[in-house]
Amino acid sequence: MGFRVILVEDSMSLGALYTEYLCSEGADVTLVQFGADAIKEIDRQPPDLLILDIKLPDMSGMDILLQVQQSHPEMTVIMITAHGTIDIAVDAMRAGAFDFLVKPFDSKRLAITVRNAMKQRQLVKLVSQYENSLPKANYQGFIGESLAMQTVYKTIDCVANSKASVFIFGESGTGKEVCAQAIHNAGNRKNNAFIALNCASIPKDLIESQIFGHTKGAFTGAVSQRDGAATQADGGTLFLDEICEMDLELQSKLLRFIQTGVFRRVGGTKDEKVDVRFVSATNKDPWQQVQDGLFREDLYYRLHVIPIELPPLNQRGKDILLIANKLLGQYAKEEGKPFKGFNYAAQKVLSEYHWPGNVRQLQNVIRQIVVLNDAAEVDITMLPARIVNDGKATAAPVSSTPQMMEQNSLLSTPAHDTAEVIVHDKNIATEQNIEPLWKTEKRTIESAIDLCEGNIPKAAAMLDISPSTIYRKKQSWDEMEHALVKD
Ligand SMILES: Nc1ncnc2c1ncn2[C@@H]1O[C@H](COP(=O)(O)OP(=O)(O)OP(=O)(O)O)[C@@H](O)[C@H]1O
Repeated sequence: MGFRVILVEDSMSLGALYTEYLCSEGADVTLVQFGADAIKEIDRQPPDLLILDIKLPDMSGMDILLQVQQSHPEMTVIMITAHGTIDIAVDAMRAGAFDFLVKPFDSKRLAITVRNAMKQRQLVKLVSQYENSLPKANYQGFIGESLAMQTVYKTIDCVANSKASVFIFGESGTGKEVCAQAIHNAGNRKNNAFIALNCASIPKDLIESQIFGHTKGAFTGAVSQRDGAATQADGGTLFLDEICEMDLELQSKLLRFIQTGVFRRVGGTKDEKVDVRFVSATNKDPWQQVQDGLFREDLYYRLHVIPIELPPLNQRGKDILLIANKLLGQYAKEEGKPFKGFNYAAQKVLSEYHWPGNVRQLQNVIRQIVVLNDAAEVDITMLPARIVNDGKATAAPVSSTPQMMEQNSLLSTPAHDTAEVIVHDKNIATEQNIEPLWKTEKRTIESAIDLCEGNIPKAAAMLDISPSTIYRKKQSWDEMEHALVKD
């Protein structure tokens, strides 16, 4: 089979001789005499094999090797050296060259070295093809080897280098942000910025300036000009999380920006242009949002070019234990605990639970187990009661000590299961004590924030919800309380 060789040799006569040897091995040879020409030729069309004299008129072969290692790490390189420079050739091999030839050499010596190099290259290709066809247990921040996740990894690989907009959807805690970051990291924009913006957690009147930036004096408090996410993400990726929460008026400005790459700062008078790749995500049904008039249809089509659906954790089979084991190891190390794994009963409970908060909830449960216990193996008594009882609100916690019972009720009752909050509320003695559900929920969330000393992300993690849910709820409580005062 033919293969392409770039031969870099400053002596014309030796170059012609080696070219003849290589051609008889079936190579298609390009001969160059200068290092600068070699670099141009490599960039124009990378060869299968680079044969490089160490001493060149304009630069050292070693410098070319180091450059090539950076720009084309997969390229096979053979160095040519004279007797006096064998030490450099050995250094070159340390730096990644495949082999070296000492001048003078004959056609047989060259043939053996070249054949070995090409064989090794074929083997490397085969191994990487084989690796790519195997299910991956880890991929760009994801843990999981289920078929559903393999499909996600393949889609990310396919779309990473494209500029097409990606729309990620899936329940809360399924890894939408991990997915957006993976798309960025796997593609050719990875050396530029990845900017994530949560459209639900930023107050309505601030979001436009967060995206587009503002000029000095654009509004009260705008003491100087400020870049927004659009400018920061130039050349990179802009991730718009919870996109369905965006105000309709701003959606039309975003649509123009996505179509043209052009935007205007708040308070600005001139247009600016950037090169941004858009990735958006929602845990709602975006098409339903369109039908309910909350999400612009034209924006939906602009963003929804490549959809990626993240499956709920309970549909990922063995991934639950795979992730649980990885997290157990990681948290045990962080907390200085001896945990090595889960016993059979604990594995069964974890595998059969429905995980409404998905991976985020699994993280919280494992963290809780590691912090509150000290053993080599996790057993069923260490699991939160609601997981063991599969979320049945009336069941008593498995943990026997009063301290554990308290921890279980505080840490493992997610606020989105509000019905459960009511059932446990011992203050409801009479009908007069019954209050609107949102007030009970507000109390639970606020006491969690207090217990976490005002740290909202920590409180959210303990409550099995995302911080943005807390911000959103805070905004809606304000509106409800405002409405109550008015009434
Ligand atoms: N497959 C996975 N393997 C390991 N960790 C994961 C995986 N999926 C998600 N995570 C982790 O779970 C947590 C939640 O993930 P992420 O924030 O990406 O979810 P999300 O779907 O964006 O949630 P939300 O809709 O609430 O914003 C993060 O800490 C993330 O690192």
